[in-house]
Amino acid sequence: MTPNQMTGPVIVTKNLTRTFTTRNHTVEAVRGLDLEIGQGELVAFLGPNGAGKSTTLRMLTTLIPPTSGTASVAGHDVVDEQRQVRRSIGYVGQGNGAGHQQRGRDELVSQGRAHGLSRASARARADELVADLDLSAVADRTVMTLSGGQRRRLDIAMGLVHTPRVLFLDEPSTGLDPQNRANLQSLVQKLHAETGSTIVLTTHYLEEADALAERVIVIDHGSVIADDTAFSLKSRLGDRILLGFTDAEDAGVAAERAGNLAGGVAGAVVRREGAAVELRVTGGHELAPHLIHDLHSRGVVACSMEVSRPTLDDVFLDLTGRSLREASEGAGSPTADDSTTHDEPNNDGPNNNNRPTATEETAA
Ligand SMILES: Nc1ncnc2c1ncn2[C@@H]1O[C@H](COP(=O)(O)OP(=O)(O)OP(=O)(O)O)[C@@H](O)[C@H]1O
Repeated sequence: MTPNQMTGPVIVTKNLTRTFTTRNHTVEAVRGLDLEIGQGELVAFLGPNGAGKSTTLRMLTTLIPPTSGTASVAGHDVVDEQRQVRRSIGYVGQGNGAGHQQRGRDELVSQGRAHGLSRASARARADELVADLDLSAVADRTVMTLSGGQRRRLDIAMGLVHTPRVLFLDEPSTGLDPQNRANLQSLVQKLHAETGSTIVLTTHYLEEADALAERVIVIDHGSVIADDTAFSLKSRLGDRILLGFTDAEDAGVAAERAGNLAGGVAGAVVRREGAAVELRVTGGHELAPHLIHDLHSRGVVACSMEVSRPTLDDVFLDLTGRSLREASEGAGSPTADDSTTHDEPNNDGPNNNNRPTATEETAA
């Protein structure tokens, strides 16, 4: 932890709200957000398309005003002190900000000049960023010839030219292939570790939020529905044991035995649907072999078994009844009307990644 991280919050929002009124309807994009983000935190806003992540970022970066409520960044109000806020932040939006006909290095120098650096300082800063963001091999090519991943890195370099206290990244890895996404994530972590600056990014990639952020703020329908480390969010759910049987009778026995065996563990939940049984329990890896053995001794044999640690998708599913993966993949253009629930019964048995719906659910 750097000394910077010890100081008070660098971002504070109070009842921050933004509505959009179009011809046909009003969209409550962000609803009463109360947040405090400390200096030096690496935070991900995670949520499906249309959840309100970008709108929040756009308010924090002074691009749009709140409808009501307040927000301050680096101690400055986002409405009354826009200039001071802008000086303190770097913002990398979803679009590509760099001019396509210019060389990457020249773009960085121009950006530095625009932020008031002398020509020599702007050049030195551009060289530093080119090295830091692994752009040495391509910095002297025109931007239009760069790959998606290289452009994204250049965008981030542009956002860092003036050494901001807070860097906002709006879906930094959208559109990148897995390799480039992984590279970008390591780079963001490296930057964070080396500079100690606050980084706030939005993403709908579960793995990205999980791997990258120290703190995950889950947003749905414009509100914060969870805010913790990825580890803590997942730990609350316990492991998942999914068992499949050839008939519902066996599944009934298994549900009962699972309930008995997990009975002493706080928060354990058993669900049965048809011939599938799901047990959510802390320490599921240890319990699973005992359960199989117990069932075997009663002549009940599972035809499939899967034991998994919870993911952030499980967290989202638990909080909303929807899968974040489906909510994000299923959504097209982000409108408020896109927010459908995906809670149809799942009859695909235990090998399906969705949990059985709660046709029979008991606390163990
Ligand atoms: N300028 C606008 N006019 C009308 N509605 C808007 C506008 N900008 C955003 N919205 C609506 O506000 C809601 C939140 O949008 P926002 O872009 O903040 O979501 P998001 O979580 O960032 O989604 P994505 O992951 O797709 O970027 C959506 O319903 C969106 O359609």
